[in-house]
Amino acid sequence: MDFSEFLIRRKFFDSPGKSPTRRCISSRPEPQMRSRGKTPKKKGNSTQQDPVEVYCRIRPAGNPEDETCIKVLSENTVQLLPTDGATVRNGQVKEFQYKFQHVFDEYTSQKAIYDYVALPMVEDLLHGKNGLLFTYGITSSGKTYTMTGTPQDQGILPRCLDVIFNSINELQVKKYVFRPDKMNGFEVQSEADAMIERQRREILPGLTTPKTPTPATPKPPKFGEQARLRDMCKVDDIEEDNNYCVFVSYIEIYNNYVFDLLEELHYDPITGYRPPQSKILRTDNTENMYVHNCVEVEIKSPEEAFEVMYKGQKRRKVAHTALNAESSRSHSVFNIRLVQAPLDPRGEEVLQDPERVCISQLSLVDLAGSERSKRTDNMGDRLKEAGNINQSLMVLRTCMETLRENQKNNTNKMVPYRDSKVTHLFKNYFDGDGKVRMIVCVNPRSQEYEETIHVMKFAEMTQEVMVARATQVRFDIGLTPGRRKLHQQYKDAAAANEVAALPVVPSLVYSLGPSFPPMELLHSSDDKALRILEDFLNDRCNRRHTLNTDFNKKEEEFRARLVEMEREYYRLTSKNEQLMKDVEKKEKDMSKNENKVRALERKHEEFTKYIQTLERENSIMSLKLEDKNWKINLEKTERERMKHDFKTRLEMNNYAWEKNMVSTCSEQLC
Ligand SMILES: Nc1ncnc2c1ncn2[C@@H]1O[C@H](COP(=O)(O)OP(=O)(O)OP(=O)(O)O)[C@@H](O)[C@H]1O
Repeated sequence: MDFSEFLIRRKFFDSPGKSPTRRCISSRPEPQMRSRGKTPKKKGNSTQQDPVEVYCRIRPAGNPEDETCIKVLSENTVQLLPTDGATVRNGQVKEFQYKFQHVFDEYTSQKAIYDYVALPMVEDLLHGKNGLLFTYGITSSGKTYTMTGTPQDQGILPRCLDVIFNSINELQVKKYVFRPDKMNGFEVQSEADAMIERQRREILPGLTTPKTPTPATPKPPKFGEQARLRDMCKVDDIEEDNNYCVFVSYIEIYNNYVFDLLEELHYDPITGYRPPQSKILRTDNTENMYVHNCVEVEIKSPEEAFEVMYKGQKRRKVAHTALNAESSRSHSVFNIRLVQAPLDPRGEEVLQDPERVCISQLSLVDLAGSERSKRTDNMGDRLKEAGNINQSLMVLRTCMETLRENQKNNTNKMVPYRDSKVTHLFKNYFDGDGKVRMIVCVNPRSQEYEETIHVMKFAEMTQEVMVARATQVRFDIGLTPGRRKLHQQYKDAAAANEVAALPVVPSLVYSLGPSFPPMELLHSSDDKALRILEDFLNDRCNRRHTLNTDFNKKEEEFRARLVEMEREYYRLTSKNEQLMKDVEKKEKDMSKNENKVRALERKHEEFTKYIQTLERENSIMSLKLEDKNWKINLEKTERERMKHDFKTRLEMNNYAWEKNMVSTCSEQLC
């Protein structure tokens, strides 16, 4: 490519809002007669299928002088070819071509990748559909760069957060209206209850949960605090009569254990921070997999989200390796869950109907890179990590291959999702519905040629796996459309006193009437003045009596209500106590069961290891047996050969002896 072509490409991809074919604003979806509560994603819901979409991104070579092994042939084809010194087999140069949904060359900007690959998934999320986007490739191929980027050149994750908040900004519900129910679902509570919870958690001192004490080391600048270039894009066809709320969670899968990156770590003044406990995967009541007891943070702005993301990133396991100064040693999963529910008929508050709550999820996964130990020279922990990374990526491959085989041949082979935590967690995306997209990151260095071939083969094969298309969610539930706007107009008009016909509630004015009339008593027979005074005082007495009666009536009513409320309060308190006891008991049971599950998992692991050892021993014994059989056969053949040899010799001896005898006899006869 010459310099002018390079400039044209840069201009095209770097200009904000421009991408190869996508616009920032999404188109309105076809409405359907369906509403949805939680995330029931079963294949039966949807009949149409789409393939897993795979995109290829080539990172710039670390050193412009380096030889490269990849060439972009068209916007969806790349060629992989070895350079001098690379493997040539049977005298033939191994070069391959691979086709993808789109190929992004080394000049493509982060914005272009986001617009092309991730923006449609954000649109889906806002329309109530699920999505899984993951980056895949060898170590140091640019997966983390593509997913996270830098504050000045943000990757997919921060851009997704920016666009989500740009889109739902004024339609967000107040904090704690939606609450995670700890079983992968959400509860909805009234704004009054949410306000009480806000006060309890944020305002009343001492009631907030104790935070992990921060270490004395100075904090590095947060992702959100640096000069961040915000993505200004917005999805503008979202349902305005819904209220929205965003929850995020951040986990990592390290050595096939799931850890919560947002969990508060307990601090012991003597021993320091307690190491985090691994989490278990569970199935919710709609058969969806989730990480049990994982912290889900409700966020109201991208800045809050970045703080959470940054907190998680600090805890991610990264290490210096021969191929990457900051190599991810774990698979990380950033989950964005959008909870939305329609407004009530007055357009004022969220409808208190859990059946109308719609939860959609976008999982952004940065997989750890595959690496060959002989190239990285890893030792100790790094080697063990690399082994686990390669093992889990292998399971991912096997799952994709089995899925493709099942779909192609209409067979029902078991897909080994459970063999690795990554595949187990994302089982629903492949068995259920939603969009699945993968970005294959490629390092163009010629030394990576051999490993890149495996990555490309897997990526090309993955495109043949089909995933059920998510059905459109219908949010129109028969209430007046545009009620949010109508309510706002009403409120504005009431504030400006422009609504003449606003209903006025008549109320008794508590006043004893006008003040004393002006009069002068000149002498004791001034009857006129005395009559006026008498009338005035009678009027006051009457008024006082009416007000007293009204006050007493109201007081009685108030007392009755107060008594009723107190009774209700005591009833609720005792019910609450009972519920708390139940919850405590259930929590105890749950933790007991969790311990049991952990113990069983440990046992399972031990058994697996034992079986592996037995299998190894078995294979060694088989080899020994084969060896012995071979030796026995050899001895048998040797024995046969000797037998045959002896027989021949005997025959020859007999023959010689006979001949000898005949000649001796004939000599004697003569
Ligand atoms: N498109 C790109 N433009 C500029 N720099 C890039 C690009 N892609 C990757 N890099 C740089 O390459 C280096 C390695 O990238 P990164 O850490 O993202 O690799 P990775 O695939 O996540 O590796 P690992 O699997 O070991 O974690 C980083 O310094 C990153 O800044």
